[in-house]
Amino acid sequence: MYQSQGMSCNTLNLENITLLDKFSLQEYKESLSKSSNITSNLLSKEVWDKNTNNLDERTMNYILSASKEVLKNPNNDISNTWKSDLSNIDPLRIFQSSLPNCDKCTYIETNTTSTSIGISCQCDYNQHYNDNTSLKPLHRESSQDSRSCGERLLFKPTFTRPRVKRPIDASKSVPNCNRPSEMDVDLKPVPTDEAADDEERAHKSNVAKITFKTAKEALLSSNPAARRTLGASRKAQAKFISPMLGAQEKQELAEPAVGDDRLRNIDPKMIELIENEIIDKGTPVGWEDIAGLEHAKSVIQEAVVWPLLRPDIFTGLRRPPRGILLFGPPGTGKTLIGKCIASQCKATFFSISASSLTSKWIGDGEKMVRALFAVARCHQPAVVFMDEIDSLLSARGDSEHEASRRIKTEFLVQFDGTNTGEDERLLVVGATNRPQELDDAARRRLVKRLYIPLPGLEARHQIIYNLLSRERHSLSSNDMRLVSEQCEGYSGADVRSLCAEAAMGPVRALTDITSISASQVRPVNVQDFQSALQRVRPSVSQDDLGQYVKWNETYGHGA
Ligand SMILES: Nc1ncnc2c1ncn2[C@@H]1O[C@H](COP(=O)(O)OP(=O)(O)OP(=O)(O)O)[C@@H](O)[C@H]1O
Repeated sequence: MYQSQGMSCNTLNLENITLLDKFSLQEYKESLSKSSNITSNLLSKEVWDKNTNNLDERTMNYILSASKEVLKNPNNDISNTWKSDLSNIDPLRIFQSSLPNCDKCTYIETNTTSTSIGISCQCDYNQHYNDNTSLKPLHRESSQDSRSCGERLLFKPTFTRPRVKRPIDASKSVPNCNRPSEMDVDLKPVPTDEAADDEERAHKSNVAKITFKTAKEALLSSNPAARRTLGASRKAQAKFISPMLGAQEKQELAEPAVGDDRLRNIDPKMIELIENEIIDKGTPVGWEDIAGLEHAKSVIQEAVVWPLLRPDIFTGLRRPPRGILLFGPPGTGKTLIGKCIASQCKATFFSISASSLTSKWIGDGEKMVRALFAVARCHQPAVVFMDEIDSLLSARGDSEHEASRRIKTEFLVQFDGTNTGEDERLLVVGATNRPQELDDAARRRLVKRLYIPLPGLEARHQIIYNLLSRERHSLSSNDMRLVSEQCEGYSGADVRSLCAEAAMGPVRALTDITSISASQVRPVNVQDFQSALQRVRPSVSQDDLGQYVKWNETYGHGA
């Protein structure tokens, strides 16, 4: 391949520095992404992004086989082993071993960056690293090293595959370098056109092997619509395509466009997590599902629902608030109201607990907030329900952790919508059991602050009635009223627990549950409720209630 031209050393065996066949790995990556296997996709992307400059051929092969393994068996532990192995790769070592071993060349030190190395040599290294090599000098420095007599060059390996190899010009070769035998110049003949063609063909065939498509992939690439019927899973930023004919057009409006600009700098893993876990796809909630709370319902209807439905009418002074606050004891229906707003406005409902931003996504909370709002903006109209918002927007103190402060700042930036236009249809619904802990900035932004109290007698009656309507029971209207009176001070969630406990009564009376049919289980009766009342106690104390009432009088939205 190279002619020594009588030189004792100085030319480089290119095979040794063609460390990474970037093209092949790219091809493989693309074939993975067509395969809708998210695990291997993300892993290969991660490896690719982190190591694209640092891999040798052996490692690359390892990655390819590991990727295939992960692709075949996504739940295999190999993904972890693979990742930790990669983190042990020393790019410098790989780089050093790829350099020519000339006895007048001295590697003097690692320098500047982890992928740069200082080389001191009497040879003209420009000749070592001619155009055909993949090593490009970053910059030159005057040598500080007494052993060196030449320039010190810093090299950054950029591993691209030389497609057609050229001989080194003899006139530029460097004299007086003795090259150890194992690194001897490759003395294969200079490639003819035919040999170059052969090599090109071999390369293409390798690429073809790497980009081999399964029957399913081939079908999908020739007929993308077939994806609908094949039940392929989605990639992080991909649109959901309904298998129902004609449903696709309807969805175009609701789903974010693939590759939406607003998601450009957002981590795909976070987008996927938000799409899968934070978007609430539960059953829609209607106003009639929420017992009592008439005041809160009418304020929300007017201030939030109508404007989200008719943004053209609610402009200027009528412009809706960006955020509302629902405060009150636990289990009183705050989440239910958030869901109901989203259902009424046909909006996407994002539900997240603020405390999880500081605990579950340690170190990533800030990014998560940015991702959440970016995805929500792609799904407009959208309702972002932030439970326990006090843990995110509590009054600042000296002891406040830097990470929490950053999350809070990011939230306020996103909330104010500095990056977006005025016409966005995004509502933040904050919920808290500790409104007194919110700081001024948060209070000011959540302009409508609605007290969600414990259910009154009528509301408790309605909750019991609604829940029992789905069960076999023998309670009369009077029985239900009696039970409603007896559970004064219970939250909606407590009333639900009471009903669930009562519903266990008929089952507990059974002697042999295995042999009885479902229709033989007796209906729930009022005695079951009396027993349940002994077991299920209210979860909210009178003292707590006093605090809410006081805060409501000061900051709440009056009746
Ligand atoms: N007003 C209500 N009408 C009907 N059901 C209610 C009502 N309040 C509470 N519930 C019942 O209690 C359950 C819990 O309510 P929800 O999660 O909305 O309370 P929350 O106020 O958000 O509680 P937390 O503050 O603990 O998050 C609901 O799923 C529902 O079954």
